[in-house]
Amino acid sequence: MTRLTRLLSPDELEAALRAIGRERYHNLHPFHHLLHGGKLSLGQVQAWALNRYCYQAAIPRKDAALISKIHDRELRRVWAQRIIDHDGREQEEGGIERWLVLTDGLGLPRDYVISREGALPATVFAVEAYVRFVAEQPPVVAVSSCLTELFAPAIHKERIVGMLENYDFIEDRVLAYFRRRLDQAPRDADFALDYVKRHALTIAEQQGVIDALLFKCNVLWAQLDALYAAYVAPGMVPPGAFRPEDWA
Ligand SMILES: O=C(O)c1cc(C(=O)O)c2c(n1)C(=O)C(=O)c1cc(C(=O)O)[nH]c1-2
Repeated sequence: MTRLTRLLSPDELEAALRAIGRERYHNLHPFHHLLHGGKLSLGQVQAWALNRYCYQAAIPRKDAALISKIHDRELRRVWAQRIIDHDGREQEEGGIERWLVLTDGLGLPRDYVISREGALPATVFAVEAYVRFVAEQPPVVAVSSCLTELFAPAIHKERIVGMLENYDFIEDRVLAYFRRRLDQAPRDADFALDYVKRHALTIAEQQGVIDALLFKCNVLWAQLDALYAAYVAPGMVPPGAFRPEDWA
């Protein structure tokens, strides 16, 4: 039910959002099946981690854009924790640092990863579209775009188990990013879901919330399509993008 013809109750809205996740979340993408099933080479896993860094780096910027439009001090305070979770603070590393531990472990130079020079064009377009979407949309729609996180803990668990079992180049230590998200993501997603259920009170607002989740599923899906096309088949690596053989 992605086109609304009547106002939903808060629980019906939640059910509609969860149905979108079941049908469209990127756990269903063939690239993830290959990644978690141990079917990729080191170079292909490097390409994934390097591109995914762009997403990680964009998340605190998107959360800052969201905060800039919130007038409620309490909500800003809660939301600010997300920026700290990713950027860290003095004597406390954040998620971006933990992501760089993963790319270090895969043998990628930090400067190169952080420069985003080797990222696929589609990765950059997708993550910047997410930042811009949040900057432009009203608060309840912007908040709901993070609701893909409702479905993230399951994929993080699958990834930790699958990558540890299937790749001899992956050590437990480098997967700390995902272990930490197992606590953070449910806290963030539950908060956002509760907010959306209490604040999307018209058909137009509920439609906006649903469309935001569809948009966000597409942001995630498009990144994996691009990785698949470049590094699995047909192997169309765009000019200037990461080529595993150059870093072997
Ligand atoms: O590994 C994943 O599949 C995955 C997906 C998502 C998501 O659903 O957007 C996030 C994350 N991880 C994640 O680690 C993370 O910090 C995060 C923040 C957000 C967001 O939209 O605010 N999504 C996600």
